Amino acid sequence: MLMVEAEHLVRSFGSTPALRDASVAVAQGEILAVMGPSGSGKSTLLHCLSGIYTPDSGAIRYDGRRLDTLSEAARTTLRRTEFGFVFQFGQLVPELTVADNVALPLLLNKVRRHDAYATAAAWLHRLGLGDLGGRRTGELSGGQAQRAAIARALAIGPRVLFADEPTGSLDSVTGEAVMELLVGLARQEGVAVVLVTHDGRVAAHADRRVVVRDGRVLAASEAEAAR
Ligand SMILES: Nc1ncnc2c1ncn2[C@@H]1O[C@H](COP(=O)(O)OP(=O)(O)OP(=O)(O)O)[C@@H](O)[C@H]1O
Repeated sequence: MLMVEAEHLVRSFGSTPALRDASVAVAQGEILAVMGPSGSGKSTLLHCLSGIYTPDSGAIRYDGRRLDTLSEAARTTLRRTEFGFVFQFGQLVPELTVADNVALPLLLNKVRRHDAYATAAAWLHRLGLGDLGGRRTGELSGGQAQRAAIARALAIGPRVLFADEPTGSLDSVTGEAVMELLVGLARQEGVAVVLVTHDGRVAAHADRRVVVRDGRVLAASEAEAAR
């Protein structure tokens, strides 16, 4: 079953075209790697698929329903309840503890405090951070912070996880460990994952690879043949 499907997306910033005719889909439980050169439109595509940006034209469907025509408020609710996000620099709130950070999206979703912290603790335990819930996030290593960011993204039980260079700030050994963890969790939870990366070793973890070039999406094999 397709979780997110984009057809013929066009999106410009002023006179700069970022997406020219981009079509891509990710199925339930599938890990899709999105590769491509700098400035080719990967982040814009990710932002469109996750409802942060609306395209100038084209259509995006989430779970069979149009996403791009929803109101901003409805898209925000959808992002909060159905989508998880992991970025290059975990983007944890530094003033808060690790447990606070993981519980935060649940609290925003009106989960009761006790339950939110119990869920956060369970995820931290699952990611090997069970002892670190009381720490400030600034005290974590890069790999620990990324695992905490993954815990936070998955704590709400998302159906789609959007990851933009999730290992970009990590050394290769730590990055590999974080990827294995992320992929394992995606498999266990049946989450669809859209993973933007420059790194072929990271993309090797995916089920399918596409390349964004000049605002269009090619299958990795097509991109190779066009070289
Ligand atoms: N908010 C914005 N305002 C203006 N131009 C933008 C904006 N976001 C993206 N662009 C432009 O759109 C094009 C595609 O950018 P995008 O960030 O999607 O590429 P990318 O493949 O993610 O690049 P990178 O790998 O460097 O992150 C680029 O020319 C970029 O300069």
